[in-house]
This record gives sequence, structure tokens and C-alpha cells, in this order.
Amino acid sequence: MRKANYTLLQAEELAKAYGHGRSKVAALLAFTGEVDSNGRVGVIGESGSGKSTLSRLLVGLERPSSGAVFWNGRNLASLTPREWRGFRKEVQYIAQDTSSSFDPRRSLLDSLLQPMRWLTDLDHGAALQRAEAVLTMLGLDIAAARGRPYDVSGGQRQRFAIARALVVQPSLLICDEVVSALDVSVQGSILNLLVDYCASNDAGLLFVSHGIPATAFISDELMVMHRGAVLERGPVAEVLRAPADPYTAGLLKAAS
Ligand SMILES: Nc1ncnc2c1ncn2[C@@H]1O[C@H](COP(=O)(O)OP(=O)(O)OP(=O)(O)O)[C@@H](O)[C@H]1O
Repeated sequence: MRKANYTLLQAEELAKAYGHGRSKVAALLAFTGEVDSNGRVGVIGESGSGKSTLSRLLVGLERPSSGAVFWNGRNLASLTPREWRGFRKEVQYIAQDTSSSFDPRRSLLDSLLQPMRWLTDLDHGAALQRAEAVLTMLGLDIAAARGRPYDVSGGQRQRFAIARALVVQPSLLICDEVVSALDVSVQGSILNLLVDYCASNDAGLLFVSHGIPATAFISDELMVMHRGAVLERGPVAEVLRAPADPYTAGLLKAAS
């Protein structure tokens, strides 16, 4: 039976500025909106529009300059360590740049087992079994997983980063440009895999990318960003067919 849909994350007037004085950059301007437990939202916009900033704020990797993110009604800024652990189990983030997101002293496999040790009750054998199943699903083998992060290509490391997020079976995946580093031939299978994961686990997805075809394929809702603001948000088919904002129309035209 399908789990009931609910608002997993709620952002209220969320804003972020970097720098000070004349060099101050307003990366995100007062974003208010929700991410549901089983919707798939694609975030598109040109480079510098604030997509990554929004995703990092939603996952608590950065502190907002003002406003807040609420997870099941709790402000991320005031979670206890125990609640933080619950949040990490429920919301997993896959970053755009995987070159620094793995500990170079650990094997990739150990980096996959570590979040399971921290966030789940699985014993070592069960965790290993789950890691192997996820690696196989992503077309990665256990021998490569015994290597270090710099032993594999950027595209493979990206797939290991996806695996590391999936092994804890999150309710929401926040993906920042996760297929851009992959060969076109692999991109399609990873997108399908993410859709399958969401469908079979009743999980939500926030998919940040400037690749419009991939984002439209994977999402059921599109959010268009420009200069730190959300210009429009609506069902994919509707946004593609009749964009409400001229900027979106231009963006879609440029991508076609
Ligand atoms: N750590 C930072 N320090 C200073 N400025 C930053 C930082 N992170 C982002 N910015 C600036 O904030 C603005 C929004 O950047 P952000 O990375 O969120 O956009 P984006 O839409 O994700 O772009 P891309 O698709 O290129 O990743 C940009 O002007 C960027 O230069």
C-alpha cells in the first residue's frame, strides 16, 4: 500500500547572501515552499540562479541568512543530535562535486557502510548485503568498491555517491546535478533507477539540474529559478506546454 503523502520539508522566507558590502551576493531570495514525501520536483535555471544554494539550505548543510527550514514541523536550526540523525536517515543529499565528498583514507565500500552503521539498525552482514545490492543496481562492482575514491573515474564516483545515499533508504533524495558527470549512455539508466527507487519506496525527489530534458523526464513538477527567485512552479507538462513566465519560455527554447 502506498504511504500517504505529506509535507516533509517546509521552507519559510528562506534567504541566503554570501559576502559583505559591495561584494555581497544574494544567492536566494525569500523562498517559501514545500517538498512533499512522494513528489518529484525538478529545479531548473541557468548557472548561478541559486539552485545549489536552495538544495544545500534544505538539507541543512548551510545556515540561512534569514528564514528557516522545517522538517516535520521542527526548525532544522534547532534539531537535537538525535533528531539530526533522524533527519539524515530521512533526507539524503547527493552533491554536485564528489571529488571532496569521500574520505580519501577510506575505501568506497567503507564510506557506504558508515552511514548505515550510523543511521540504521543493520548488522555488518546485512549492511554489506544491502551495499552489494545497491552497487549492482548501479552497475558498480564490489571490487571497485574496495578501492579508494581516487582509484575510480569521476562518473563512477558519482554513482558511488548515489549508492551511499540509497543504502540508508531515505524518504527524500535531494540530488544536485547528479547525472551531469556521467556518460550519456549511463545517464538514462541512472534516471530510471532514481524513478524506480522513488516509486518502490514512496520516496520524494528534489532534482536540481540545468539539463532540462533529464529534469523534465524525472520530475512530475518543475520549479524554475532565476537570480535567486522561483519564477514559477507547476506540473511538468503544464510548464513545458505553457510557461507562465517569459524567462521560462526563453530557457525552454534555448534547450530545444
Ligand atoms: N560559497 C559561496 N560563496 C560565495 N558565493 C557563492 C557561494 N555559493 C554560491 N555563491 C553565489 O551564489 C549565486 C548562486 O549560486 P548557486 O551555486 O546556488 O547557483 P546554481 O544555480 O546552483 O548554479 P550552478 O548550476 O552553476 O551550480 C551565484 O552567484 C554564486 O556565485
